[in-house]
Amino acid sequence: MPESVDVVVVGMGPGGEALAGRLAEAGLSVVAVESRLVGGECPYYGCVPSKMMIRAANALAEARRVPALAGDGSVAPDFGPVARRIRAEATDDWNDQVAADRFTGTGGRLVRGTAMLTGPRTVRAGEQEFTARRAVVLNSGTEPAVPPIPGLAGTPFWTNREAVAAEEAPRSLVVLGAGAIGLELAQAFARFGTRVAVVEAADRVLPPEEPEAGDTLAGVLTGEGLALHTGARAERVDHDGTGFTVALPDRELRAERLLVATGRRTDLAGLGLARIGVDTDRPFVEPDERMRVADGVYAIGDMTGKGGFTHVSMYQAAIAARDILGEPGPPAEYHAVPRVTFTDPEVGAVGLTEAQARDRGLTVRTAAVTVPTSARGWIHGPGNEGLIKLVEDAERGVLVGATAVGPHGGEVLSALAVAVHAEVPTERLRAMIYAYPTFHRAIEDALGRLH
Ligand SMILES: Cc1cc2nc3c(=O)[nH]c(=O)nc-3n(C[C@H](O)[C@H](O)[C@H](O)COP(=O)(O)OP(=O)(O)OC[C@H]3O[C@@H](n4cnc5c(N)ncnc54)[C@H](O)[C@@H]3O)c2cc1C
Ligand SMILES: NC(=O)c1ccc[n+]([C@@H]2O[C@H](COP(=O)([O-])OP(=O)(O)OC[C@H]3O[C@@H](n4cnc5c(N)ncnc54)[C@H](O)[C@@H]3O)[C@@H](O)[C@H]2O)c1
Repeated sequence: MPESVDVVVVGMGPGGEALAGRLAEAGLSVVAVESRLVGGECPYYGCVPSKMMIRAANALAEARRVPALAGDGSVAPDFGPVARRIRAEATDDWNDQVAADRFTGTGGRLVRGTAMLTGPRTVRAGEQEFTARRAVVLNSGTEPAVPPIPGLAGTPFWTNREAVAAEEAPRSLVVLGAGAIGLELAQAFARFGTRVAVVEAADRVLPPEEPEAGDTLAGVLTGEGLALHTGARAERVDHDGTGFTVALPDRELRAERLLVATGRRTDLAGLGLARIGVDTDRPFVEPDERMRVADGVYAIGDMTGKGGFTHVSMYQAAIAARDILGEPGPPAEYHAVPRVTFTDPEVGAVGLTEAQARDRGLTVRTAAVTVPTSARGWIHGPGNEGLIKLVEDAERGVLVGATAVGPHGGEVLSALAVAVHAEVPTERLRAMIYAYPTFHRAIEDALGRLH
């Protein structure tokens, strides 16, 4: 006989953890099932450890700019402090006891194991079965997707999980995939002295973002010594006990390590979603604007395909929690999803790219300016590569998308995210005062070119 509780949460990614704690604090009986670590990918294998690596790698890059700006600076990279910080500060050596205690401290109950739906509101985890009176919330996230390249399976390749656990920077590294994971980690390791080659199937790096962003980044990465092979797919992978050989159509790459960063996959069938009528051949579930996928079943986070970011998971968690508690609040909207790839320069973007806006049939007007030609970019000197690109719906006179590449590109993005989110007329944006000499002041230059 299943045990009856108010809410069952399957997967404790960032959104699931926040929602489960909130509902338990509100007095509901909450069971959360987690198969790995409470907190999910972000704190243990994703955002946090990767950004610690990047912080350290950027410090090295900035030190290397000293000779051009401020005299002598010699740099001797050591990955040890990064590895120690990731263990001691970020992941507690991949131990989630603090997070688990934080959740149980709210009154929630944590069940370790793999859960699946056995009925409309029934979830089984090992020997235990629960029926949810109010809601089942799915937050099972994604796993690294490993392409079926001949020879790859069975080799000791890295995914992001092994890469962030590295104790030293490898001598050489081939990265498959030039998305956010591949590029962030490729540049970070390269700055620690690793010889890095990146293989990307699409014809440019960071393919979902504006071509100008990928081109700018490619220029910087190539300048730092990374070898970029775009429009290329690995045909075969071999490991001989000491290193990898990756065969491309026109050459072979050799490296001590291989990082597979070719995207993520969900496992909707494994979750038993067919039992509630969800098409499990699709890559993602499709919740409504309150995050409901069926009566009493909610889905949040990466598995919804609305943006594989912690902030989207948290945003959706807040909406689902409100709905379960019967509280009023705005529905989910996705016209202004911000995202930042934390390379140097950072690539911040919000809303639609120019191509996406045109595909939607909008009357598009765009403008772009480069950061080095802005006042602050020119003052900044070395490390100033970047651009601002605006995408306007010319009929409505509002921005529907924008990109900020450059030093602190993710912070510059904030002004553009407000503009796209609140649909501030571009005329009104042009009438604003932009502090001199900031990086965000280049937005004013771009607005000037829009009209
Ligand atoms: C290297 C890397 C860097 C990243 N950097 C950033 C960044 O800078 N900024 C950003 O916003 N995002 C970043 N992300 C993305 C971010 O990690 C995810 O968007 C975020 O973790 C939210 O995912 P989620 O809540 O959907 O699920 P996840 O974090 O994947 O959590 C899902 C949880 O569900 C558990 N689970 C799965 N199936 C079951 C089951 N059947 N039963 C029980 N438990 C189950 C899993 O063990 C996992 O703990 C990064 C990701 C990676 C890999
Ligand atoms: N800063 C951030 O917010 C951040 C950082 C890292 C990851 N993430 C999230 O994590 C998720 C996964 O990131 P990702 O970079 O793995 O996925 P991705 O889908 O963004 O990029 C994967 C890349 O691999 C390429 N590719 C696929 N198969 C290939 C093959 N066989 N050979 C060569 N290239 C191939 C694709 O064309 C694509 O460019 C994304 O949702 C992303 O949003 C976010």
